[in-house]
Amino acid sequence: MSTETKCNPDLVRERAKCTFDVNELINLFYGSEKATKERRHFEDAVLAVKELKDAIPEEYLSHKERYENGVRKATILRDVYRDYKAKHNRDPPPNQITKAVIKDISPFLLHNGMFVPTIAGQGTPEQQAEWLPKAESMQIIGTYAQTELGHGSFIRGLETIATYDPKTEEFVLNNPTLTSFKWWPGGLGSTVNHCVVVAQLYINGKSHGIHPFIAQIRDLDTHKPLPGVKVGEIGPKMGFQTANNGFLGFDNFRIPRKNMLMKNAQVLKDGTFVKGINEKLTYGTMVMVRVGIVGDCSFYAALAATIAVRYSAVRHQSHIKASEPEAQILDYLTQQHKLFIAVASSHVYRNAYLWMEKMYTNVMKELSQDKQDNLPELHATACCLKAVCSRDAGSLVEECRLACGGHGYMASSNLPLTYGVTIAAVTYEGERTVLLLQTARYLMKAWMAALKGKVLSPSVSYLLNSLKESKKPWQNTPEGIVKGFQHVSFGKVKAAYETIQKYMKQGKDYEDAWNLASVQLVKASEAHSRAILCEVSWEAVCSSSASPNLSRVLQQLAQLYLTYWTLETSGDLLLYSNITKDDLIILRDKYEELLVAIRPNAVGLVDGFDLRDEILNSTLGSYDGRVYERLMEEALKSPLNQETVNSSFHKYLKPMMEKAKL
Ligand SMILES: CCCCCCCCCCCCC/C=C/C(=O)SCCNC(=O)CCNC(=O)[C@H](O)C(C)(C)COP(=O)(O)OP(=O)(O)OC[C@H]1O[C@@H](n2cnc3c(N)ncnc32)[C@H](O)[C@@H]1OP(=O)(O)O
Ligand SMILES: Cc1cc2nc3c(=O)[nH]c(=O)nc-3n(C[C@H](O)[C@H](O)[C@H](O)COP(=O)(O)OP(=O)(O)OC[C@H]3O[C@@H](n4cnc5c(N)ncnc54)[C@H](O)[C@@H]3O)c2cc1C
Repeated sequence: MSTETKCNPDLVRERAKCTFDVNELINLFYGSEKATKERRHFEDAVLAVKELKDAIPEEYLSHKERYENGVRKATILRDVYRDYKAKHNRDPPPNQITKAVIKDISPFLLHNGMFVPTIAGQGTPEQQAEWLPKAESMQIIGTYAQTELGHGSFIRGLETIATYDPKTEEFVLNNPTLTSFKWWPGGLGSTVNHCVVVAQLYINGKSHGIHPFIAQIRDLDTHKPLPGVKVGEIGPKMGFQTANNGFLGFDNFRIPRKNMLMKNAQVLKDGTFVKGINEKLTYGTMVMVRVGIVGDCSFYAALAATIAVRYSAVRHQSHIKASEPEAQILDYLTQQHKLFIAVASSHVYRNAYLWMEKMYTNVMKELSQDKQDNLPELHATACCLKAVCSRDAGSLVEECRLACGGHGYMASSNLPLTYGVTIAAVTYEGERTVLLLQTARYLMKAWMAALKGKVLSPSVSYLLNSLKESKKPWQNTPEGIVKGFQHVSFGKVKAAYETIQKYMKQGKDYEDAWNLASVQLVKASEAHSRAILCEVSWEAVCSSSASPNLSRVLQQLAQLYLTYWTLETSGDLLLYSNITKDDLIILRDKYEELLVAIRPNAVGLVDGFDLRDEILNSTLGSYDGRVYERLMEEALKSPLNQETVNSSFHKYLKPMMEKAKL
């Protein structure tokens, strides 16, 4: 980073204070020195493409122009990926450079993120051989069309119908009602020509549940919708403006039998339905993406924290001591309280993602050997971690934005867009409450098994330990806090279970009792997630290969996360663990000490996320800290500043002022 000399002097001083090797942190965060080198090399290659640079900020483009610019850049980016693969004989390393190019969301996100994985995960080897090469090389472009106007969460309630016609060996797709129209799929609006359509299968008038089908919806040459297809874009949203979300309806639209993805269940030529070993395997792509979202949360927390911490080091406002110059706002403990939890959480989500990824890979391997025992644990864990990390990450991004004062409200800070994109993950790929209730089902089963003294899966085995350890005194150590969160989860799971029992004893059936207990059930799932996040992240830090200097700082961050959440949820801990008021006072003091201890390394820590200026895309967060210069430079790009007098003066303002004189 040779720009050091041009840097804002505050940032230069901050970097000089850092007590650890930032490059070591970068290599640890991204896996290895080799991984860092490869990622940077690929990012360089992308950024070297001049055509990928925007002439003016996207905010000044119309909705249509923004989309068209997004498609333009997505196709060029795709070429860079292809060339890299051809040259190196492997995919580019994991990277976030798409953010530097497509500032919002790529219209190809669903193609790469769900269309291709669904063919790979749900297709037979023959189906994979037919579609994967075309999809991976972009001869066809697809999306994942599941959600409808009327149903998103309850997918068994989807209304799109696929009726098998054995005479022609085809499925006939129909959307009989307005509510049955697909609504939301990314890229559907104007980009894709294929999609995976999730529809209710009917054979001889009998329903066989929902299944994925591949449908070509647009002509490959003209891009016109095929006869029987009604397709369009759903309009502007809070974010995702370039994702090109769309709607879709079929009217007696025929697809060949082979277009039902048949790895799990099959329809034979004569219309015989062959059930899969587990109908929930059809939901596999969603599980994969939920795991990926935990990793995305780490990225968005890191991005917002980098912007807000660097800005807070450069920004001076008011005095801590009247006799001293105006303070860097990063020196206010309240500011550290707002920001350091975002830095710490990014590491926590990263470790949780790596842990979940391992669990996912193991279960996929087991499923390939027809072993399903660990699928419920994977589903339950992916659901609650996705739900909790996305909501927390959204709140952290917003807190970082607010921590930048007025400038955080500027689009050029990139914090408003980042919030719009991050918070969407609370809803997509399974709405938060709905997913937490899925985990709660699993927790209730685990609790019943615990009561019977059965062996529990690893992620819930603490329920058994907590049952035995409920009398042990509280320990104010990281390990003690992890145990404390497990006790809270234990207490909430038990309370939710007993509430269901109470309602059932009053004569309610299980479903009504479940609904009446559901606020508690959601809270139990949240507590379970927090216990996992605390345990996994603390273990990761303790077993890391970092040098003593770096290890000390990473432990401080992990302890900050543990202590922050102890204080945030002190009521729960007082209710369900053996923590005392005195312990909480000690932890409150410890929390303040941690903020002070982390303060000198704050800039080093966000440098350690290694997010380039192009990825940050922020006037407030660049490496050199030229905040005020950039704010002005960006403001001057406004089309309103390209003319001295705007025509509205002559059209409206002047006549108004003249009328006022009369
Ligand atoms: C690693 C790299 C990844 C890359 C990641 C980046 C990619 C980026 C892509 C980003 C894409 C963003 C755009 C967004 C796309 C979308 O949003 S696509 C649409 C997503 N939609 C949803 O998520 C819908 C949510 N709803 C559901 O998932 C289900 O309907 C439900 C809530 C789970 C309920 O299903 P239902 O059929 O009603 O089941 P139940 O009766 O409640 O339960 C039955 C039992 O089945 C178990 N189960 C449910 N789901 C699964 C599953 N996926 N796997 C395994 N098991 C499952 C459930 O636990 C029940 O079990 P029992 O308790 O034992 O009965
Ligand atoms: C940016 C974005 C991109 C998307 N991309 C895609 C895509 O590419 N493809 C696709 O198919 N879909 C996509 N979706 C749709 C998304 O998956 C759904 O919006 C999501 O699954 C939530 O479903 P819903 O909208 O039906 O919400 P609803 O289920 O209607 O939720 C509304 C409220 O009802 C509550 N609720 C619903 N059911 C229950 C229950 N059983 N118990 C308690 N409370 C309940 C919820 O908690 C929530 O508070 C996208 C959505 C967004 C926002």
